[in-house]
Amino acid sequence: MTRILALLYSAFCYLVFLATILYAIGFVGGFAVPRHIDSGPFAGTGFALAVDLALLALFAVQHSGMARPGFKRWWTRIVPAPVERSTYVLVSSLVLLLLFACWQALPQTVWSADNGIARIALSVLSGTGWALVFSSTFLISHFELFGLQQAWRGRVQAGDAVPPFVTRAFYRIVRHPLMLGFLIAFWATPTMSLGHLLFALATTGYILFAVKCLEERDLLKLYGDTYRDYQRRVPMILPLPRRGG
Ligand SMILES: C[S@@+](CC[C@H](N)C(=O)[O-])C[C@H]1O[C@@H](n2cnc3c(N)ncnc32)[C@H](O)[C@@H]1O
Repeated sequence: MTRILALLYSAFCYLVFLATILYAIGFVGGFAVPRHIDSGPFAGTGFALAVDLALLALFAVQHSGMARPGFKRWWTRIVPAPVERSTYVLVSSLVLLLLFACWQALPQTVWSADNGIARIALSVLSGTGWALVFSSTFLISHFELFGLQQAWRGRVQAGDAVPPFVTRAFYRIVRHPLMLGFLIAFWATPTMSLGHLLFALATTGYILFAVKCLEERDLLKLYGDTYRDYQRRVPMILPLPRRGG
C-alpha cells in the first residue's frame, strides 16, 4: 500500500470515527440524532433486553478482541501494519453505528430529576465527561490512538511498540481518565430510563473488566516496574485518596 493511499484511508477511518463519536453523544444524551437511546418503537422488554445485550456483547468482543497483541500479530499478515490501528478504529466505529441503528428502546423511567437546576447540572456533568474523554486522548497522543500517525510514518518501527508513558495532568489523578470520562457521560442523565440504565451498567462492567484484566496487563508487560509503581501511587478510575497516603 503506498503511503499516500495509507494516509487517505486512515483519514477516512478517522472521519468515520469522528462522526460516530458525535452521534454517540447525541445517542446517549437523547438529542440531535434521529435514533437515540430512548427512541424507537417498544417491542417488549424481553426482546429489547436480548437485542441490546447482544449488541453490547458484539462491541465488547470486537473492541477487546481486535486490540489483543496476538490478534494484531495475525491480523497484520493480512492488513498492512501502518493501517492496522486505522482499521481497528473503522471496525469499532461500524460496530457502534450498528448498535445505534439496532438499539431497542426500554423507555420505562427508573429515576428522574424533577428540579430544573438539577436537570441542567446533570446534563452539564455528562458534557464534562465527554470533554474529559476528548482531552485525555490528546494527553496520550490523539493521532497515534486513532491511527493517523502510523499511516503518516508509513512504516512501523521497533520503538512504536512502546509509546511514551504518560503521567501528567489527569493521568496524575487517575490511571484511566478517558474511561472515567465515559462513565460520567453515561451515568449523568436527568432521566434514567431502563434502556439507559442497561447501557450504563453493561458499559461500566465492560470498562472495569477491560481496564483491569486486559489493558493493565498489557501496560505491565510494556512498562514493568514503572507501571507497578504508578499503580501503587495513583487510583485506577475514581479519584479517591489512597489508604496509607
Ligand atoms: C483508549 S486508550 C485509554 C487509556 C486509559 N485506559 C484511559 O482511560 O485514560 C488505550 C491506550 O492508552 C494506552 N495507555 C493507557 N495508559 C497510558 C499511560 N499512562 N501512558 C501511555 N499510554 C497509556 C494503552 O496502552 C492503550 O493503547
